[in-house]
Amino acid sequence: MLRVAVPNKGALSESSAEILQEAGYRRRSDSKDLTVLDPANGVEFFFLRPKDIAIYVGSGQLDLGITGRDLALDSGAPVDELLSLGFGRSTFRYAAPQGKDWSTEDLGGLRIATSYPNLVKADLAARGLEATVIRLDGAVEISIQLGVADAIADVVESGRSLRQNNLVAFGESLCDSEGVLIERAGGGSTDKTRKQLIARVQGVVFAQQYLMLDYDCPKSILDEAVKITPGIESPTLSPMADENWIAVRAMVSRKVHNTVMDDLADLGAKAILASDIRSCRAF
Ligand SMILES: Nc1ncnc2c1ncn2[C@@H]1O[C@H](COP(=O)(O)OP(=O)(O)OP(=O)(O)O)[C@@H](O)[C@H]1O
Ligand SMILES: O=P(O)(O)OC[C@H]1O[C@H](OP(=O)(O)OP(=O)(O)O)[C@H](O)[C@@H]1O
Ligand SMILES: [Mg+2]
Repeated sequence: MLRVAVPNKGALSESSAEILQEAGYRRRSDSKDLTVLDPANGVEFFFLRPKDIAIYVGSGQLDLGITGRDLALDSGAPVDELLSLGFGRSTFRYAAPQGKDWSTEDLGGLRIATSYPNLVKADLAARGLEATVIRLDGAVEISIQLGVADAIADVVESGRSLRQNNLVAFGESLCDSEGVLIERAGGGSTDKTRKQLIARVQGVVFAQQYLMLDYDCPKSILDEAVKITPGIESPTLSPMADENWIAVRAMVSRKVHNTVMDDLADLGAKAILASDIRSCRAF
């Protein structure tokens, strides 16, 4: 039985559960359940705090896990990333009170509050700076106001929490994070159930990043249209009743699909349709 760790709560839990469900795995019926057995797929899921997941996977107790890149790094556990999952994106930044042009050099000698002490200590060491790192569990943005720290290092997504607390981020991101599928470092077992889970999850993640585009194309502009929609391997071309036209089908990255549709319309394509893809094996 393959043993897989999944975030039980927090910013990563819902997206993790959705991807696994879309990949055909059993979902837990109660948010308090700590395990779910999926005998049909040969997998047992363990619902753990995202912060702890790399520790279980790194020790070899669990085979695979979903966690945040920043959490895995901070844990120091020996794990490798197998897949980036495209959700839970964040940066990790130093921040301090507004009203001064802060730079990382200013951190020397300060008290820095954070929930990711190892990530921060490693960064300070790499910069040759000595500072006091204060570990807090959350609500780190308020710690300066409450007098326990002079600066913070925290997860920044929209930047709203920083603004609300009159803080300004400075320096480069210490970690550009997202949800990741991890294994024990040097793992690489070829177990069939494991390979299947990785391929299925990759199929769902990939599908979420693409759309299927269908359009009717005058034959006279086909070469140009195909350049705009090259697909993954090559677009599918199907004959139409009117021999001056051809139907084209190709996968397109979601990020650019509106521009691609505009360009096709400008070129003279008609009936340009974009539809969701739920899963795929595209590689
Ligand atoms: N807006 C966000 N807030 C917190 N974490 C985020 C956010 N966006 C992405 N993440 C990522 O989610 C992971 C943190 O999840 P975690 O569940 O530990 O914290 P949380 O969602 O703040 O929950 P809690 O505060 O209950 O611990 C990290 O990998 C982090 O980069
Ligand atoms: O840049 P933003 O979009 O504001 O998101 C980042 C904030 O969200 C998270 O806090 P959360 O609400 O999870 O509370 P916590 O600090 O207690 O974990 C994180 O720790 C930051 O504080
Ligand atoms: Mg939090």
